[in-house]
Amino acid sequence: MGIRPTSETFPLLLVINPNAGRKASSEQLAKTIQPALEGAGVPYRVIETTAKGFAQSYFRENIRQILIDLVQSLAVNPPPETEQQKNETGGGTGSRATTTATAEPPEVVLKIMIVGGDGTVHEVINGVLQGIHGSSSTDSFVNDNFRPKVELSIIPAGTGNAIATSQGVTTPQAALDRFLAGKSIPLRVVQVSQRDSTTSHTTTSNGDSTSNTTHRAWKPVLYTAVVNSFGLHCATVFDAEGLRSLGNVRFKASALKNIAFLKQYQARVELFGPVQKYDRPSHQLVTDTTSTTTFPQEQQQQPSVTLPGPFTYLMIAKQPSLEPGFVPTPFANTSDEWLDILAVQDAGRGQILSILGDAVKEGLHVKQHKKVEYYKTKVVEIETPTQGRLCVDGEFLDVAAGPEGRARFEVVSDPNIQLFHLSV
Ligand SMILES: Nc1ncnc2c1ncn2[C@@H]1O[C@H](COP(=O)(O)OP(=O)(O)OP(=O)(O)O)[C@@H](O)[C@H]1O
Repeated sequence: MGIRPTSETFPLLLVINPNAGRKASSEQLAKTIQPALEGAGVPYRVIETTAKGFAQSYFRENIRQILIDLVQSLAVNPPPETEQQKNETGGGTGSRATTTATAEPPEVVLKIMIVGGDGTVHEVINGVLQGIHGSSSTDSFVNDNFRPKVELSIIPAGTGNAIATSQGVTTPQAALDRFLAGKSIPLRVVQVSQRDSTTSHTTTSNGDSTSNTTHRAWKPVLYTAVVNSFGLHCATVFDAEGLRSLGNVRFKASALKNIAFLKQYQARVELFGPVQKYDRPSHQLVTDTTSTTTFPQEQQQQPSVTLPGPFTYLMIAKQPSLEPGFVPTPFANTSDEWLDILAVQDAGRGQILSILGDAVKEGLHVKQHKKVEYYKTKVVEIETPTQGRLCVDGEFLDVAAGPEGRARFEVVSDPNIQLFHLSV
């Protein structure tokens, strides 16, 4: 199912999750968002989610047709180039195509506005990327001559709203103002992969016997934009799902329970490529001179840094803030190519309470606590000695014990997916 435009401009796709946060998004849509878009002359199409997983399946199944419809509509009604578009690649409020004087392929920009929380954003990102990429490397919809952009505008209507909060957007009106002003920045996402074990048959040199060879290529499982975690944070998010009826206090209730029955979580974490480490005496990130600069990681056999565990708390983040006031990874940047690692190994109850208490005080936990280790790196792998659970943007990934279940995180850097811009 595609989107047939009913006006000359291809519509903004307005995805709304009526179940997000305090369930006020439908009211926000009617009272604030629709009047603002109509006042600004922005055509839009509402897509209301009806269940968990709806937004992801919708975009996975329809994104190709939607982009085809967008390209066709732009061919019929090429939008006039504004002064702003002449001067910059971002900006404007309608989905559009632009061409430069140097016969470059036209720029196709699909705009999606999400009225919901991080879970809804996660679903849209995964649906779009999975739909564009297909199930194999030969099935991709993008190539050097066709590089669509998908620009996300996030109207915070969830509980944590980490992405919007990290950009200083805390109200729907602030998000709308930025959308209408056409401001956007790149939103880099993290690809989470696991080993794909496929067995192939090979014939030996004498030609009369076969043997099985196992190839273990990395296979993308999903994409995340906020945080991946292990240990206390993951257990807290997991238990909070069962407490949704409590509303926003469910995370606090779940955290208190998991701190009261604090566990240490066995795993080995490896950082590959160049690494920066927070240096407490100088209060800054410094390049770890023992880390290798050999990259990409396929050429690097040994990790630059190994954290042996056990872990009390582990975050692999792209956003500094997870909810207003809570800033566990203060140096994380939505738009850079780094992953920020916050690791707390083998800490006691008093230590973790103190660390989390200081995480609401502008990064004081990183500055002060000896148990806090903070890194920026390019690729992270985690392996657990027994079956383990990872939290990936609020979803859960159960991993098998040992190398079979090893998971890998890296920032997507495919030049053919100029996908995410965040109107903030
Ligand atoms: N119509 C629906 N009914 C029930 N659940 C839905 C519906 N639409 C989406 N969902 C699911 O609701 C969950 C919560 O949504 P969302 O993350 O947007 O809000 P939140 O959890 O309140 O906010 P945040 O993630 O920012 O803390 C998501 O996992 C999403 O898949």
